[in-house]
Amino acid sequence: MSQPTLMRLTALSINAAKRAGAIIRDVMQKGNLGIVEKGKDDLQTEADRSAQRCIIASLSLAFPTIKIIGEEGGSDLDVCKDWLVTQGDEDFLNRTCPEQWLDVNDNEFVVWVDPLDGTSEYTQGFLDHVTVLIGIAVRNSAVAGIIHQPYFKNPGGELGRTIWGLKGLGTGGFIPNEPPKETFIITTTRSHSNTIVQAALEALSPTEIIKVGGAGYKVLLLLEGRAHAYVFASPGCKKWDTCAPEAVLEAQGGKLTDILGYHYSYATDVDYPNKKGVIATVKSVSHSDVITKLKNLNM
Ligand SMILES: Nc1ncnc2c1ncn2[C@@H]1O[C@H](COP(=O)(O)O)[C@@H](O)[C@H]1OP(=O)(O)O
Ligand SMILES: [Mg+2]
Ligand SMILES: [Mg+2]
Ligand SMILES: [Mg+2]
Repeated sequence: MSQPTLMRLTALSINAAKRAGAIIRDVMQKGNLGIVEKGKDDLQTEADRSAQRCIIASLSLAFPTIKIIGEEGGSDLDVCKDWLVTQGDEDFLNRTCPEQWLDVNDNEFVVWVDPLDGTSEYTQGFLDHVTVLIGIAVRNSAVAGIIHQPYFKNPGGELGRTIWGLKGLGTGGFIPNEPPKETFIITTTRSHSNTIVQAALEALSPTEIIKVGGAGYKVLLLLEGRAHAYVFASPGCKKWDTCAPEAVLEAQGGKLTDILGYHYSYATDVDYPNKKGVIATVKSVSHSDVITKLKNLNM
């Protein structure tokens, strides 16, 4: 019997994210980034545009009635055959769908696509920070996510790895780890800081601060036990930045909310900006303790 929609959608998204990662490497290798300034501290490159076309064309062809929202707006879906991904990841398709996702209707899904997270870092050569994010929401909640890291160096020298998470099933594509107990390491923005972002960090008295780009990469640091919390007390991130990271982190027992401790809604009709910032913690850290320490912050 064929797998339920969520399993097929996640499996195809895994392969679409990998293909998008290859496009991102190709654009960089050719050297013409085609940078457009969308707004203040907000760039778009040919890699963002092409990766989005690949992902949205592939997912729309296989799931024509599912709502897909991409960071780079409406895309031309008439892509070359080479960019059209039609097969889902076999390993994922061999897994068992958690019972709660067996009967989701197509109109209850929203797919949030960030074709290239960490654009600013991509243009500056911090290539480790770059990820492709595909988040799958059911009704208003982030349920499945893919974080593909196109420049991750595998032991054999091959580039790229693909991390997935599905609530009720778990995670795959990496080795999960817990951060050390005796320290409190925070990861935060390297390119969008301001006085309130700084004040939030000070309120939490971290033993170390790791400044890196991208929401996907910061959550990766949490998943691999290299940081305890991701703290960004500022607007700027949008739903496509957090949907996939939230699903993967929470599938591993962590939590991602706004600075008041509320989950964002990923429903089809929401505003895109995450107006109340982003706070994410690993399983071993009390999320509510972190939220309490930030309650006097005037964001
Ligand atoms: N002020 C902003 N304007 C546009 N995008 C932002 C802004 N702040 C954050 N983002 C998005 O959130 C991601 C995480 O933020 P940061 O790296 O500052 O922690 C960024 O890589 C960027 O995603 P993207 O690169 O996909 O446009
Ligand atoms: Mg962007
Ligand atoms: Mg982004
Ligand atoms: Mg982006």
